[in-house]
Amino acid sequence: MDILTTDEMARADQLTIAAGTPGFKLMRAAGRAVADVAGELAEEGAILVVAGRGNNGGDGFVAAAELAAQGRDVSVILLCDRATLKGDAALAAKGWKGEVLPCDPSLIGQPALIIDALFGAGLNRPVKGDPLIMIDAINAAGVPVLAVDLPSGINGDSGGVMGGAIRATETVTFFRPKPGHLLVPGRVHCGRLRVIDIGIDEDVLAEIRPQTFENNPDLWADAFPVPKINSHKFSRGHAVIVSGDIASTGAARLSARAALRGGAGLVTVASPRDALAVNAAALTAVMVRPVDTAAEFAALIGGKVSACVIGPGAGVGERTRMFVEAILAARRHAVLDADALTSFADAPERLFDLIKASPESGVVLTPHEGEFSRIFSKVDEKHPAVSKLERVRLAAQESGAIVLLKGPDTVVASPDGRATIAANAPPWLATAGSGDVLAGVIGALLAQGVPAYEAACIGVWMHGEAGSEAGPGLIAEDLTEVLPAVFRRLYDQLGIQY
Ligand SMILES: NC(=O)C1=CN([C@@H]2O[C@H](COP(=O)(O)OP(=O)(O)OC[C@H]3O[C@@H](n4cnc5c(N)ncnc54)[C@H](OP(=O)(O)O)[C@@H]3O)[C@@H](O)[C@H]2O)[C@@H](O)CC1
Ligand SMILES: [K+]
Repeated sequence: MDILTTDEMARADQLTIAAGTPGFKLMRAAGRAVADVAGELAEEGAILVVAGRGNNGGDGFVAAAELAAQGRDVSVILLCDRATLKGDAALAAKGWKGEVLPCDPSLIGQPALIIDALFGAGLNRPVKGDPLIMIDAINAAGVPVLAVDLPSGINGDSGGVMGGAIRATETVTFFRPKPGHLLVPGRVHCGRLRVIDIGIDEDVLAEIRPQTFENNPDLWADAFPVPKINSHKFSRGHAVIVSGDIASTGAARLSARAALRGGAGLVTVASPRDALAVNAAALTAVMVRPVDTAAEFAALIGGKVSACVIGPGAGVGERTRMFVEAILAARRHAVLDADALTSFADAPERLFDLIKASPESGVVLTPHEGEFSRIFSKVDEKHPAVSKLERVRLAAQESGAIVLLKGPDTVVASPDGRATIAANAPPWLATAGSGDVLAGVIGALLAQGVPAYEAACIGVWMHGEAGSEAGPGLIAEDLTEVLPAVFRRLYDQLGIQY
């Protein structure tokens, strides 16, 4: 599904209004939808609406009037003087015939539900003073909270907490999700998210041309590689995974197994001779080749090799740097992870120049936060206050690669501006070796000819699904073993016969 920034959402509103739908009609639809959800969340008992001075508060007034018309016990607290309300919010407040209570936290009490309509998309600075006291008091009340559009205090574009923010049980947003609903901590503050149609025509998207998407199969189903009846192991691609020295071989083996499970026809571990016995003893379907020098490595990948994965356990230093350079010189599809990135921390431009020299190669960088800060320190220096989404977009432009920044809200971005946010990763996916498996799955997809942006997105999604499939207590080894179940569910979802 498309994700709209708050500016893009405002544009969707404007285009809809310009096409003849009054803004107040949208507000009425929004407020009524909020009232419906409130009725579901609290089938009986008192409902308190806490409204701010803008249109978010206007939605709250519409919901209050609607719930009162249904015979519910409703009260309204307003952050400002009623007489100062303007525009649609003033119109909405006129529809509320009851009393308006002042902004006093002691009036919150213990209702069955609080509707948070303090701030939505119009939040433009950190919350302090009375609104912050109110937010803290709502959080402390210990009753379910339904947030209108955004939990108040959450930045709709970054998901960041601006001074303080409501922790909602559920959030109702309109037309399309915003980045702040999926990026943490915003996602955590939202609780369950519902996206509701308020009468905005989907045609506006053709004009807005959103560039951000939730990472799910709708987005990349067409690029998903399905083996044909006449496929053979060579046509499914050959992935090479670089092993570290004898003390750190496990990470590469995890990646290699993931690459095989991920659908690569052949997988070879390029192993230093001192680690050959260890790697060979621990691998069966995955092949092992002795490789010590850059020349040996170049000779190996100069053959029928479609993708390389380097980084997991590879070691930081000259050997890894030279192998990365060999991969890029040979124009192989590549996943550069972990140590492969840190090895260029002192000279990231060198890496980016090599990547940009072969834009058709399809290179995916898969840093975690620490690795990202090391290699993209310039992006962080130049743009200190941007969201995770924008940081990754800038990093993709800077490097010329597909950049994937891991986390509970993994972002994948392309230099052409497209980006996805994933929301399917369970918390127990954050475990040792988990990233090695992700690198291997993406390597398998690249080996099968999937374009790099789609390969990264599919890999992230499958990795998240594997985490849910394995469940709490998972270790990285479990992820590769549940991949067949993830494939089966995806095949079912996409209507692929097997
Ligand atoms: N557009 C449409 O057609 C539709 C919009 N809809 C709804 O409108 C919502 C957006 O409404 P909005 O733009 O009026 O802003 P909103 O979030 O209510 O904020 C209000 C004002 O608060 C202020 N303020 C900001 N930060 C502050 C702070 N930290 N501390 C104190 N004050 C602060 C700031 O005013 P300022 O003080 O800067 O003059 C700001 O303007 C959207 O989320 C959705 O719910 C739906 O009805 C569907 C149709
Ligand atoms: K709100």
